[in-house]
Amino acid sequence: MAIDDAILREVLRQVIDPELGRNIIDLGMVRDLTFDPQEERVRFTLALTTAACPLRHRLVEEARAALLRLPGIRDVEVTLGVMSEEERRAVLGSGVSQPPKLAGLNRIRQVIAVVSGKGGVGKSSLTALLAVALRRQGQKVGVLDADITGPSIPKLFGLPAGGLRGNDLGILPAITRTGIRVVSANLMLPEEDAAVAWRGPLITGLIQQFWGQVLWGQLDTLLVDLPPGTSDPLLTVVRQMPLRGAVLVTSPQQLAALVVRKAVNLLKNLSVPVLGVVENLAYYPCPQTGEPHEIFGPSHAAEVAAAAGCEVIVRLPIRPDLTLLGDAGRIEEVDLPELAPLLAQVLAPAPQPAA
Ligand SMILES: Nc1ncnc2c1ncn2[C@@H]1O[C@H](COP(=O)(O)OP(=O)(O)OP(=O)(O)O)[C@@H](O)[C@H]1O
Repeated sequence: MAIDDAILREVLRQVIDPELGRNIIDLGMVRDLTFDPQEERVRFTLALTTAACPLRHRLVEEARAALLRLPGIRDVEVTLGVMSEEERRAVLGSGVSQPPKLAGLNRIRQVIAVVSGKGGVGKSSLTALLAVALRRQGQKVGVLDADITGPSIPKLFGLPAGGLRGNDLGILPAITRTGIRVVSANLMLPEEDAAVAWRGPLITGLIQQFWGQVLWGQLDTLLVDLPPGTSDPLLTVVRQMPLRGAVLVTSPQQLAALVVRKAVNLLKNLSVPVLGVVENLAYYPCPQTGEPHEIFGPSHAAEVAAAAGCEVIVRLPIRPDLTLLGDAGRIEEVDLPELAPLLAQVLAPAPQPAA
């Protein structure tokens, strides 16, 4: 059997990217495919969606093994490459993972992730408050609560457990009083405090489901509240969604700054732009004099921002009314003028990717 380009491509179609659910030929990942009959050697470049793709070794090994099974091939040389931003968006951002029936109905203009290194710094509150502020500006807003291990978004909005419905097109998000669309694992549980032990792959699977099977409709902004600590959920978001960038939330505690720096490195490795650093619980304004007291210690936000190559965009004070309204499911009543610079950043048109 003479080995030609068509045969090589057919064989490489057996190699499936498990996250995207499509083969590497159809995904346009195979470039410069050549066969040298003298040396019986195949060479090609595998263009990854992101340089840090954790599946790269697996994809290379599967491609190599598939080709070596063909009689007449003795060697396979794979060079790793990275797709251009435009190609990456075409592959990941076009809703590849969305079933065709949803692809035409869901139009999501931008996705922004809210990330912290450490839990408890107020990431979910910030996500909810940003959603509320965007909604007040007339935006159509969705919140994908990917913090599956501690999903507090529904509680902040007063949405009851078991509040998700579906139809034959997909899962319908819960709608808050002001019209924000919310999807969260907590909305799928029979009771708000039901204990769930989520293993890593299940978390990734659920995020994929929230992206691929939810009937979001038309959204200006989808905010993704990411769980602290692990890289897999962020990686899933980066690979599946048209992510514009991330907002980094930290607090003055040294440990929070230390851990958030790990998140900075991860975002850098995945080429996710950081839109800004938000320091929450930054100070407590004295009710009598307004003088700021740094209750949790001096700020480390500038160091975090320098590492991320961006600005400290917002410093949020400790506001006891925020806890009270959040606990009562009335976060939509909070007005935080301090969020204005972050709001402006999110509302600004996304910069065009470099050609
Ligand atoms: N600026 C603030 N002033 C007062 N209380 C706040 C502030 N920010 C957050 N809180 C309160 O701190 C608690 C933790 O906040 P939140 O759940 O948003 O944190 P988180 O980082 O998302 O935590 P986790 O990662 O554990 O979900 C909540 O009770 C919230 O109301």
